[in-house]
Amino acid sequence: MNGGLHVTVDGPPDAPVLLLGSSLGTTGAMWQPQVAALTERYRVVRYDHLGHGGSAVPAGPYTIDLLGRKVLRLLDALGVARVHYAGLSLGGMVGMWLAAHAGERIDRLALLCTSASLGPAEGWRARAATVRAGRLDSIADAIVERWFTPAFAARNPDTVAAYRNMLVGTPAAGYAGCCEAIAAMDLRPDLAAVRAPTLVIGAADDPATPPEQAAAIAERIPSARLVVLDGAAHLANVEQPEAVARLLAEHLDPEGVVPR
Ligand SMILES: O=C(O)CCC(=O)CC(=O)O
Repeated sequence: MNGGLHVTVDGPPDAPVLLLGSSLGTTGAMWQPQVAALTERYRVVRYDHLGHGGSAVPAGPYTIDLLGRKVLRLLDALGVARVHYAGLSLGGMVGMWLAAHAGERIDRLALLCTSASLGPAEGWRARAATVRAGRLDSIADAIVERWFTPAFAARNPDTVAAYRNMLVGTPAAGYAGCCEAIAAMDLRPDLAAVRAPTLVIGAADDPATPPEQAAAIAERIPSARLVVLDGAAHLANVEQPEAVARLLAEHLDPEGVVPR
């Protein structure tokens, strides 16, 4: 494995690499709605966070620093010096860390439905304890309710069920370890060091990382642009797949052809 992280790779071997980081309780499969559009121009590498999907599951707690260093080891193992990076929620937290602490490895950055500081810490530690006690299933419905708007969930029960299955399939130690990483996280002081041109996407109906959090990130990153999408909750890339694909394509290659 690549430094302990499982990856799925799609797209032309000689194209620029776009690394995609997923949210807490999902895998790289979370990004499936964007893969067809993005592989028109990029070698798309989706990784599973430590403790998620096919990646290694050490006992926690983890830190954002640890998750970020794992990604740097992954890039070394893949022999890739520099990538574009897009991450949603936990994936965005790792993206902020990478851009601040290893800016030479990150070309352009996109941060979706994420936060630089997501308290209260006690809430995350309580969630970790619930999951370590084997009760992720008991809180799964409440978590998934934050991922999709009620209207989308009513129209797309199979999609909601598939993402819920992804959540409850997450190893307990991995999910809890990442909750503890979020509990201890404060990336706000790091953001002024981000040099990568950055697109920050919030979603108007996201109760998990509300759009105010996206605005707070965009204010602190010197070259950031903020977009807030209507009609989406936390997993905005699932609910607004074309809009997210278009925004990413425009941001990653402002001079290029925008996929349909
Ligand atoms: O989605 C993430 O990566 C972190 C935020 C979160 O877990 C949202 C939720 O509470 O469902």
